[in-house]
Amino acid sequence: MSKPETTTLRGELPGVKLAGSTGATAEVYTHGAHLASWKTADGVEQLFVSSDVVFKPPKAIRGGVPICFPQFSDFGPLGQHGFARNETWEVTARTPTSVQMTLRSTPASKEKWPHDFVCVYEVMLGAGNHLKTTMSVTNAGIEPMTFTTALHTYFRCDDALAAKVTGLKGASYLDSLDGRVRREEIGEFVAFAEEVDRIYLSTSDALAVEDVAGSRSIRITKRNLPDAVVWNPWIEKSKATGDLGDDDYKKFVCVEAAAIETPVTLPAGERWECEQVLECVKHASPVPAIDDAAPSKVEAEEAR
Ligand SMILES: O=P(O)(O)OC[C@H]1O[C@@H](O)[C@H](O)[C@@H](O)[C@@H]1O
Repeated sequence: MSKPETTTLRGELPGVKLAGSTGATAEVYTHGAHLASWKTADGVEQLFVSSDVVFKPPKAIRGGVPICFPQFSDFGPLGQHGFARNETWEVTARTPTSVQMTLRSTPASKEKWPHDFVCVYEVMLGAGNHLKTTMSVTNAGIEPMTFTTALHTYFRCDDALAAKVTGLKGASYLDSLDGRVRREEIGEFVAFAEEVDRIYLSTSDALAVEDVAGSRSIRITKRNLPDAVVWNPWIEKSKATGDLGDDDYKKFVCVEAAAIETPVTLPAGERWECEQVLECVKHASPVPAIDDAAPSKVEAEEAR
């Protein structure tokens, strides 16, 4: 069977462009199986890619959906977020509206992480303004394996200072800006008026990014990814991050469906799967106000 074709995306790196009958499109690079663009039928880009993005493998692309595997952040001995986002994946199947990419362990990967694995990632343009991604991990070895993982999604916002992440009320979180101390989310939503870097634990599987300024919501439905990381680098970290524009903190919010608190332990020969479905909902008028009495942070206006 001939290998599915790839094209050069953005004149930079090989990948696959998906196109739905409604006009929706998506682009997935073979580098990192990195989903870096999802445009809904109205042509609106839903994902953020840095204005200073560097397409220079093995460096991970800044934005879109980096795959954190087999380790989230520093929850293990590997480099930050593991190595899946730094490797070239093989296009193993595709249709006009979907692509499957596969990453297999190699002698080089086993130097870093001594396991035989097969990781299969699929991106599917759905009907309407839906996009579904699934990821499976098969333990191809004879010993159990343990990993943490996250779909590190950068959601584009017209104005992150007015954005809200909903669905986390009552969830505990580890505050990565304060020694990962455990706190409880008391707000109806998470707002952004400073750097935010939190690992929410065992959350609802229905979250949303309310891009109030853009009169749109992106609904996130996750499966088998119990946790969710919420991150915005804010001003200083945007300036300090070479492949982020100084003002890029205003243009995205990361909500990362993840399995972190309870690492996945996979017996030999077993297969694990997770899923994330995104749906963009456009509002005729600004997003309905949520009870403003309960923001977990000072009003964004004070940060202007
Ligand atoms: O720069 P990287 O390796 O892509 O990581 C970006 C961010 O990823 C987030 O998931 C982490 O919680 C942050 O602490 C980190 O800064």
